[in-house]
Amino acid sequence: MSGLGGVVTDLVADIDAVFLFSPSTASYEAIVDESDVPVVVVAVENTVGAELFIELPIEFREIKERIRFGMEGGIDQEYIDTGTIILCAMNLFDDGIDSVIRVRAGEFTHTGIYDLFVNSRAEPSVIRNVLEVVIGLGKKGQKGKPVGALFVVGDAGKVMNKSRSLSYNPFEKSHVHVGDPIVDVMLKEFSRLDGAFVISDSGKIVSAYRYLEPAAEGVDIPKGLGTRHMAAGAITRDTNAIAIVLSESDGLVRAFSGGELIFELDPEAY
Ligand SMILES: Nc1ncnc2c1ncn2[C@@H]1O[C@H](COP(=O)(O)OP(=O)(O)OP(=O)(O)O)[C@@H](O)[C@H]1O
Ligand SMILES: [Mn+2]
Repeated sequence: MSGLGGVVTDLVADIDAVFLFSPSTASYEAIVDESDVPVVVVAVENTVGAELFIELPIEFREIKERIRFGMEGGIDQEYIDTGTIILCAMNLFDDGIDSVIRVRAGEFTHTGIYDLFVNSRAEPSVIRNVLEVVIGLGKKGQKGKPVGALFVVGDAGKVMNKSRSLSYNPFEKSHVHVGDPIVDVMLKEFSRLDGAFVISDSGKIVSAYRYLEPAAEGVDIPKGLGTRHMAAGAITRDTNAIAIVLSESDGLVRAFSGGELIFELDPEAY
């Protein structure tokens, strides 16, 4: 005996809901049939046909971010409230559920990670597509060299008013959207040059090479980040856009909304 029996019993005692992260059909069905509390599935796709479902925009590798997204989504969709005690179950290694985490929804700091995707001006799929491009850029860099990039997504009219052009806009008369494979290549190419990309609510690429000039008052971004991140944070406070930044110096991807850093992730983990 490991002596952990009591710990495991305490983990599962008096829970109000179960959150299953990307479960297989077999494990979902086994649990939903037995459970006397609501079972919520959190996954990129609802392949198991769950009644209570929270859509993950990407499989956050950081477990805390994945859980946080689930909690904030659960509260937003009114599956749970801040007092709910949740057993999160997931599969980190081979097949089947191998990890359980007990958490009270209200103990998790609300960061707005769910809001950033679901309640932004831009469509969630547009934000997900931009995030995927930026992660791809972060992984490969530009011809092996690290590259920085700044994407401002949504509320494009206002963003254009708060910025100026640094160079000829290659997207001037085009009607291209993020997510299109050709566009991914173009964006990677143009990201070698300075300034920001501006993307509309529906994913249209409005401009490259924009120098952002938002009011920076009241913007509180972590110390040590430079002007690109400051401009990203500030534009999201001054407009209803969100911003996704790839840092050339530390290689991390960061997302800003409402003037605040909402999450950061390491593209190498994806
Ligand atoms: N206001 C702005 N609008 C658009 N792009 C900007 C703005 N300010 C800086 N940048 C871009 O950010 C680049 C890097 O600047 P800086 O090193 O100060 O930022 P940083 O936050 O430290 O980013 P990194 O982590 O990538 O170095 C600049 O070369 C420029 O292309
Ligand atoms: Mn820098």
